[in-house]
Amino acid sequence: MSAEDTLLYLDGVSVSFDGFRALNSLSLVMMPGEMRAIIGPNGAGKTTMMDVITGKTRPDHGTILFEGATDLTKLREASIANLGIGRKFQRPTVFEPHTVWDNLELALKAPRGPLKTLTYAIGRDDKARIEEILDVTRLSPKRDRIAGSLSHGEKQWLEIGMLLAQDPKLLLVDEPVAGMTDAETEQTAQLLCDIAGKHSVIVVEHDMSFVRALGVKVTVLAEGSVLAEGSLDAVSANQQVIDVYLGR
Ligand SMILES: Nc1ncnc2c1ncn2[C@@H]1O[C@H](COP(=O)(O)OP(=O)(O)OP(=O)(O)O)[C@@H](O)[C@H]1O
Repeated sequence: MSAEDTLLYLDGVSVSFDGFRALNSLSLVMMPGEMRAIIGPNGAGKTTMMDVITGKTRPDHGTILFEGATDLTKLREASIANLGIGRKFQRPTVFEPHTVWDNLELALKAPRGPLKTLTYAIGRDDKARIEEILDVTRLSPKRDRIAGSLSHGEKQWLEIGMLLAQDPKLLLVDEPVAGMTDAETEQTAQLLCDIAGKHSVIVVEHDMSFVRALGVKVTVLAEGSVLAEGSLDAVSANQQVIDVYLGR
């Protein structure tokens, strides 16, 4: 497949750590606006894949193109964040002593990448944007709450909101529902479905009921490469997938 028109294009990407191949000729293509779920057993290379996309780890071999043209393997982490690739790690990292609103306001004005400053003035457009993000993250009723007092699930949503404030073209989300209640898990699936389309999303997750609720194409990684790809029903019926992952 050609890289033209793709948002993200990985071809033959390999990474070794002390001779161990964490990624083994991995190829994966995402279209603009697409949401993709990545599943696979522990050690399959899911985190390493996120690391090579965001520039945290440099691949030994292979091609990684953003928007069909920008070679991510040549860029540093900060430059990749600036292109519009946001990453949410498993543990929420919000500014606990500040309110929900202030966290979003800070994220809106900060340069893409790590948040550094609290000093700026806010305009009417910014306020409307924060309202919009509060709405999509279901946090409108909690806008004046101190972030540290939110539930675990609400903190995850706030952090997703902070990433949205930076208007990423691609959002990488690592195990968002770990530690969430069933109700929060369901709402998180809905939230991600709401933001997909405008933003492309890659979600790594082990929770199959959550992946089912997303209703998107699934890529199964095993031993550093793609084992299967398709609907959850299709990959769940694949004997190799059952053997290495689902049937355990
Ligand atoms: N910096 C590193 N140094 C050495 N080995 C590493 C490093 N990072 C990852 N690995 C190894 O590479 C393999 C792939 O790890 P990775 O974390 O990408 O898997 P994963 O699919 O994210 O697993 P999990 O579901 O447990 O998070 C593992 O065997 C891991 O031990």
